[in-house]
Amino acid sequence: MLTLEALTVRAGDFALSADLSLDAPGRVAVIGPSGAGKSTLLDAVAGFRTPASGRVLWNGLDITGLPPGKRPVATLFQDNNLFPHLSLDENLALAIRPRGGRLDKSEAQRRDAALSRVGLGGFGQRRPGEVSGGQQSRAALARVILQNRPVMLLDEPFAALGPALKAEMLSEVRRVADEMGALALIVTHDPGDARRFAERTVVVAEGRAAPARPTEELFADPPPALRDYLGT
Ligand SMILES: Nc1ncnc2c1ncn2[C@@H]1O[C@H](COP(=O)(O)OP(=O)(O)OP(=O)(O)O)[C@@H](O)[C@H]1O
Repeated sequence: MLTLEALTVRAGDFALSADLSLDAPGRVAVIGPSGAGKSTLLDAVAGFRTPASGRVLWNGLDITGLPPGKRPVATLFQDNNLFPHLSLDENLALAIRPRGGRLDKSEAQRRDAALSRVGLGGFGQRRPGEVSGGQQSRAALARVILQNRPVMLLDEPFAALGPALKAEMLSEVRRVADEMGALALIVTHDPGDARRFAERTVVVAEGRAAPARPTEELFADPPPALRDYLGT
């Protein structure tokens, strides 16, 4: 379980509060107006932003002071964050050996298995610029698989892809998250994405991340802040 306990996170003049828990495994959407603090929330979970007050707990353990690499968290960024000068194989090797170095045979097999799992078997020698945007997203997902952390954070990960490819990638992430037994949090602007992907949804608005509610129930009877955002 991920718990944000009486949390306040600041970014310049902006402040976001959160006091909520999310069960793991589970798939959760984070939705709300632009600038409401969705990325700020994920940054606090990932450790990229230090809270002004409150705590972040994973299964009861206080991880507030841990740096990003030591947290039980893997992040899939919108721009994929693949190194352009390295092959997909080399990019993925860094998920296994962050300080570099040659993979041994079983590590190389794990890497190849992750690439195959996302449909990129045989693409390992190519650099990110030599594959399509969708394939880059798949490679980034393979990296998250290899990182094998129980919390997956996805900040509008497939916004650059067309609707069909985005839907395909979301179901891919869904499959991976379920197989890993992970808690997956996805920031999205699209209520359709939230409904397709997430069992529960957190609304971020007016300086607060609200406790998660079942996605269908939330959209059937949206609170005023969500109604304003949806324009319904
Ligand atoms: N480094 C910073 N300095 C000052 N203000 C910041 C900084 N980073 C973010 N903010 C402000 O914090 C608020 C929340 O930003 P955040 O990126 O978390 O919103 P968001 O909900 O993810 O937005 P979007 O949907 O547009 O990506 C915004 O008002 C933003 O202007």
